[in-house]
Amino acid sequence: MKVGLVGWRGMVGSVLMQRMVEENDFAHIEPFYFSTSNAGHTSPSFGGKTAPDLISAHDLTSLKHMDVILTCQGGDYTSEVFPKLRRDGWNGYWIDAASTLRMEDDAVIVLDPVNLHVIKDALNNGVKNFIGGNCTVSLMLMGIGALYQEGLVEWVSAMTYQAASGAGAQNMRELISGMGYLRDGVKPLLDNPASAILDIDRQVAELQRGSGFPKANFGVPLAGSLIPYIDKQLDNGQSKEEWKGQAETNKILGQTGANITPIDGLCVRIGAMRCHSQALTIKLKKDVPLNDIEALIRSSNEWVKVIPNEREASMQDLTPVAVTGTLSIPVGRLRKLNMGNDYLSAFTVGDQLLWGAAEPLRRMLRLLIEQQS
Ligand SMILES: NC(=O)C1=CN([C@@H]2O[C@H](COP(=O)(O)OP(=O)(O)OC[C@H]3O[C@@H](n4cnc5c(N)ncnc54)[C@H](OP(=O)(O)O)[C@@H]3O)[C@@H](O)[C@H]2O)C=CC1
Ligand SMILES: N[C@@H](CC(=O)OP(=O)(O)O)C(=O)O
Repeated sequence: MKVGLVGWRGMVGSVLMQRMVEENDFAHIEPFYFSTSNAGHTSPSFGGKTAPDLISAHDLTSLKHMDVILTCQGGDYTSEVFPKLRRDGWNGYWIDAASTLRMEDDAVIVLDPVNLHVIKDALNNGVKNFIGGNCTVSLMLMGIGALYQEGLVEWVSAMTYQAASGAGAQNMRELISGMGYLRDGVKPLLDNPASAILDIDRQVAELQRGSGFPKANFGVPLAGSLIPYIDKQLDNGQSKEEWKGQAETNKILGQTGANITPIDGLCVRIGAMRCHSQALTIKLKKDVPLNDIEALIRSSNEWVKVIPNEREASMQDLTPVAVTGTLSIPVGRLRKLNMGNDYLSAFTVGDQLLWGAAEPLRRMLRLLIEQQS
């Protein structure tokens, strides 16, 4: 199977390459590496597999030789190249991290631990476009997807705490630079145990509000603050990130029309590196015992972990620091709320570059490999 890899050296692409090496995926494919900037240079040899020199990612003739094109290059690339390939009659599989094609009728949003049946139906029906979901949506479904699938959910409110990585590599650097800028700016006071904390606090605020604070990418300081808006502004008052919650979740689950589950909330950027967290309020259709809910979640996939609703366990196991760089999806703070026994709270954390971006794409490629063999 000839697989064209586009965007392989970007942040999402690098995580994807690492996972493909770990899972020995390269043993099953013939890789071709494409580049928007370095065509003609030597290709990498992930998984010990050599490949021809880098091909221009705009070389349609070469792209059309691929059985599968897997791209993490971004939405602009997809918008430019994908329609041309299809117009020219290319009939291969397109696997994509970008949001561009997600809501198209001829595309499936892939998250196979949750919607393998939707993917398999689509493959049987000749669908060729398989798109990774929004990171927040995928991570929420990896955690509590079983509750939707059992028909227990009336609605969900998701309040998110999203990491800098969702905004890109430069934003991650900017977050750390901001942290260092603040620390350096108050170092003499910090080093002096006799200094007044309110003097430190005043200086920090001055630094954050001053013109020297590194904020070229986020536009406002993130270190020591937060940003209560992610993605574009929509006319209905939602941010685009908030809009994706309901739209993509229902599409992933294959729910349409009267079966759509209302999902809404506020999406907030915080100073975590690459793990998104979410506080969920779940309105159940009936009073389901907490033990049953925990058992359902626990058995829904091999990566989800139910964290006891206890202080120490929550502090140790339910944080970005605990989860970063792993495929683990802890779900905790599970309890019934004061509003009634059909109101459930949950808190979940996930690595937005793994299950939030690269891993569903890798697994889609693997499904295609299995289908061919
Ligand atoms: N960041 C995220 O959390 C998520 C991103 N996505 C999607 O994935 C797309 C790519 O995101 P992301 O990986 O963060 O983007 P990056 O900016 O890290 O990479 C995108 C491309 O930039 C080029 N590039 C230029 N300079 C460098 C450099 N110094 N190091 C690496 N690459 C460089 C590479 O293309 P080339 O080799 O051709 O020069 C690379 O493929 C997004 O646009 C989005 O559509 C989806 C889900 C989550
Ligand atoms: N919008 C997400 C990251 C992302 O790339 O989302 P999407 O794939 O839906 O564009 C965030 O900022 O955290």
